Amino acid sequence: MTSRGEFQRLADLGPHLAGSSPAVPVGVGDDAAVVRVGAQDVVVCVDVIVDGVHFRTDLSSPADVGWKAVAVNVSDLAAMGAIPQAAVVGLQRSPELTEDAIDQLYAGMAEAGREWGVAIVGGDTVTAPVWSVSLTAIGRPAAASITRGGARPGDRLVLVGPLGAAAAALWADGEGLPVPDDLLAAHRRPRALPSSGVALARAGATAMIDLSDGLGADAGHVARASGVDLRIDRTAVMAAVPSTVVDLLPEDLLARVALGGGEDFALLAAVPADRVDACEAALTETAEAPWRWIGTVEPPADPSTPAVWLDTPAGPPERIDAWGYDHG
Ligand SMILES: Nc1ncnc2c1ncn2[C@@H]1O[C@H](COP(=O)(O)OP(=O)(O)OP(=O)(O)O)[C@@H](O)[C@H]1O
Ligand SMILES: Cc1ncc(C[n+]2csc(CCOP(=O)(O)O)c2C)c(N)n1
Ligand SMILES: [Mg+2]
Repeated sequence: MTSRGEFQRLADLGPHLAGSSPAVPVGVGDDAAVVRVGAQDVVVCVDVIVDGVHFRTDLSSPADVGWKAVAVNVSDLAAMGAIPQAAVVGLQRSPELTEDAIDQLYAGMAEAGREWGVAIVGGDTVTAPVWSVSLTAIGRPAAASITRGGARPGDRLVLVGPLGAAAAALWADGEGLPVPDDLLAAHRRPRALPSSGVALARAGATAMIDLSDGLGADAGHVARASGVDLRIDRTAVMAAVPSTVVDLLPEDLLARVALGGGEDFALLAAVPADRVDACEAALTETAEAPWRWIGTVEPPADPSTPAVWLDTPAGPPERIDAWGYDHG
């Protein structure tokens, strides 16, 4: 069976889905949708995590899976500049999932919920051949909701959070190497950055995305939604890769894994020149994760194909908007 790929499929499904309108300030196509409920905007997103696709039971405990289900959704809310609030859980229960494992799964969700202010307010349980958890989260905008489409030429690009740790853990495991603890922790219990997302929204960032597929591919979503090219400085961005990852990976794989492996749950935002000082001050005060300026927004070299370029100290820039995970 041939597959269109997840991004083409979504484009094809467009006619069946809601775009933006007064009742839906942000429709399909962003990290979360924004829906007007009475006089209030509500931000909503869902993520499904599946045994064998997003986690393996030999690497993650049920509590880790519960934590991750919350973290990946909080990360999408963060990317909109929204404050997380509550979630409902879809539990697809397979025969391997014992009662004790279900207790642990919910303990992990509750732990992450306490960390980021997400109340688990309900859900649904069904039987399934493979176990998975789907979490639908809602939040409220802290300021104007930040979409992927607001980047403009002249903006600077800020990256909040480290890159490559979760992907390096899976790479090491696949190679049969011992997986360093900090990398395993990044895979098992990713850290979402909601305070940073809110800080950037309040300080005037104009576009934002969380990095779930990989910096290259996710920056590509911003480039296409905004109709711009993004230019990323290799030296600046590689400073966001922890030394454990740099020490572990062969040099020829390092950039590809760190910038295209995915599941970083870092934030990438575009900031207009006159908001740079405010964003720096807000991120410094929030102190949730290290941050750095990694590039700039430019007019598209080819307006029909907005692109992401990695500038290297020697040699021509490399196009990296295909560097990322695709479910096919
Ligand atoms: N099966 C689907 N039906 C309708 N809309 C979908 C479906 N899958 C994805 N979307 C929408 O497509 C957009 C991109 O989805 P995607 O899952 O790639 O989001 P993301 O934030 O880039 O990644 P992640 O899943 O890691 O959060 C979102 O607006 C999402 O709501
Ligand atoms: C067992 C196992 N194999 C591979 C991976 C890597 N992985 C799975 S989904 C994904 C992208 C984000 O997913 P989504 O787009 O669904 O949010 C990545 C990088 C993993 N975590 N566990
Ligand atoms: Mg996202």
